[in-house]
Amino acid sequence: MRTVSVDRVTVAYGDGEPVLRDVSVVVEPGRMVAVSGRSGAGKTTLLSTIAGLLRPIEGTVTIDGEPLRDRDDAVARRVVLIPQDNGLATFLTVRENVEVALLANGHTPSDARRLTVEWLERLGLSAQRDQLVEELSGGQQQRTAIARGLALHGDVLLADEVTSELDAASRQNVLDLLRKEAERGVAVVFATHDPDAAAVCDAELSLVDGRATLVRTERAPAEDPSGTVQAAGAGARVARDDSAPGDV
Ligand SMILES: Nc1ncnc2c1ncn2[C@@H]1O[C@H](COP(=O)(O)OP(=O)(O)OP(=O)(O)O)[C@@H](O)[C@H]1O
Repeated sequence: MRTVSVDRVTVAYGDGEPVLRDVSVVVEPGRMVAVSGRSGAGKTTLLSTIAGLLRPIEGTVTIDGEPLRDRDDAVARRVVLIPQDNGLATFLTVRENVEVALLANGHTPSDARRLTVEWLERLGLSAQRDQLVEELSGGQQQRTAIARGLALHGDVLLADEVTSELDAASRQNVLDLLRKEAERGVAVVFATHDPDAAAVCDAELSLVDGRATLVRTERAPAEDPSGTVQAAGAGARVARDDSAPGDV
């Protein structure tokens, strides 16, 4: 399993002002770290940078100490992104969307079929599996994207606002599944503006105007009244030697 290190990263779109400024964070295997912040704060930009989709103008993203080159490199190193806009092919069925991703990832057709059935079941989508994605509700589409991302069984999981369209039961199910990924040793980075969802993560990186602060580094078991998500200690740590405790 792999450690993600974001080291003093500054990111801009084109010639514009930086959207992320001097952001650092380390996410270790087995940890689940929330990235919070208001709309436009830079959450998607940070996840896209860790996914290799955006190249920092300063600083580096490393996976197990090796600088990340681009998206192909990230995929090869098993960095899975569940994008905010779900990224599904709307003209394919639910089942096809998951199966195609698994086939592209090197699974045999029979494995791809089996894993697809399993993950759609876990996301409560068995009844919808032969429906076109364009016929689904927003929440069903979101769950399809989550099933596809989790089925890929990455070493790093970047989940961008994956609970925003879900009802309470589905949301809890997804949070439990993200926690299970962390328990498997995955480094999970979860962008959310839902404080309750952020609260079940091990740590929370808050983005304000492109600057990051580690606002919480450990989740107390008492904060989880449902008991369905286990506390797992500190999930992220500061990455700069010269920063004040809690700053990144
Ligand atoms: N492709 C792009 N080109 C130019 N600017 C962009 C692009 N994508 C995002 N931005 C800008 O970068 C800033 C951060 O956007 P980002 O999508 O990372 O925020 P966010 O925290 O994920 O927001 P939300 O919660 O609404 O998804 C915003 O000001 C946005 O307008």
